[in-house]
Amino acid sequence: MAGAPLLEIENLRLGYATERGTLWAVDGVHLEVRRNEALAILGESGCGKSSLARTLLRTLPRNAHAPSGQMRLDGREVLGLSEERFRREVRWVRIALVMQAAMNALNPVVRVGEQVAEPLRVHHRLGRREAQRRAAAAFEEVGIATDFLRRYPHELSGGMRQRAVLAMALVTEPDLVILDEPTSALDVLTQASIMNVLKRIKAERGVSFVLITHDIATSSELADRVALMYAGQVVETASAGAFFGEPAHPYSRLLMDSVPRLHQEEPPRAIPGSPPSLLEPPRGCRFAERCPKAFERCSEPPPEVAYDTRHWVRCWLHHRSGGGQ
Ligand SMILES: Nc1ncnc2c1ncn2[C@@H]1O[C@H](COP(=O)(O)OP(=O)(O)OP(=O)(O)O)[C@@H](O)[C@H]1O
Repeated sequence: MAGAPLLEIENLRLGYATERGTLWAVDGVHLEVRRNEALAILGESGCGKSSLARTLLRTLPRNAHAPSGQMRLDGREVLGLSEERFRREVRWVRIALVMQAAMNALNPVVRVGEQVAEPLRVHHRLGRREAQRRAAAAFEEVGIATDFLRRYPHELSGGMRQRAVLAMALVTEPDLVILDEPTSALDVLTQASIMNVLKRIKAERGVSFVLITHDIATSSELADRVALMYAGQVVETASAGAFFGEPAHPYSRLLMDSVPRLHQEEPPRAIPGSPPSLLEPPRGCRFAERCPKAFERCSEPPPEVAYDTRHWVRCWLHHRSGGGQ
């Protein structure tokens, strides 16, 4: 069961300086993650999912502007913390990250055991022996035999490397783990076994997850809640049951129709058109141009409508003033 709010994000914005002006990759995002809750952030490539993850951990590229808005961890505002305090008190201590390509997250010339123990030595100032002992426990937790601690990354399979990166994220016992496309480079069976490890860890440890992915099927394995992004904004947030069963936003509905299903007679439908440029997004609804339900009002910025308990949708169709059909 999900508990008290752990992470609360309000009106978060992140822009990149480009030759053609500021590109707003995250543009007014509101989100909440409770304790022991897994939130999946879904969306097409380029909608801003990774930028959002990087903003939460402050691992931003040089051309990123300072993010604005609010980000509270256990009720405490952390967006304004100095880099030094953020590093000491938040990144890898309270919030950890599992990146997409495990090979890039591991140093090829250092034994994996040492790499998994390193966050403990750096952030918790543990001695070598105690750090190694906890690294071994983290290896066991993610399902890797401890004799692999002495191996180098290239001696591990892709699935094992991804588990090692997961062990590295969990070893400091963070409250929140951000998973950025954690299984997209893996085969389906390895994907499934890693999702099972995540589910078990969530149940046993009560840790919260933010799972960033474009893979709807994988996200439905772990997610308690879903936030769907489109062109830098969240267009719908709902429980996984409501989102996968009866999504409210026209984009969510089309996205669900585009997922191939077993025994389906009709072929899955693609969504015609493409997302707008984030350098000059339209003033009104960003999905309007591709939306079969668009009407006049959609040329104005849509409000975030409370559709149900903890279910919001950024769409004029659901506004009390009544939408067109
Ligand atoms: N350093 C950067 N400078 C300028 N623009 C960037 C930078 N990084 C990302 N972008 C742009 O920001 C937007 C969001 O990118 P982001 O990688 O966050 O999306 P995404 O949803 O994670 O996509 P993907 O699934 O392909 O990784 C895109 O238009 C991308 O081109």
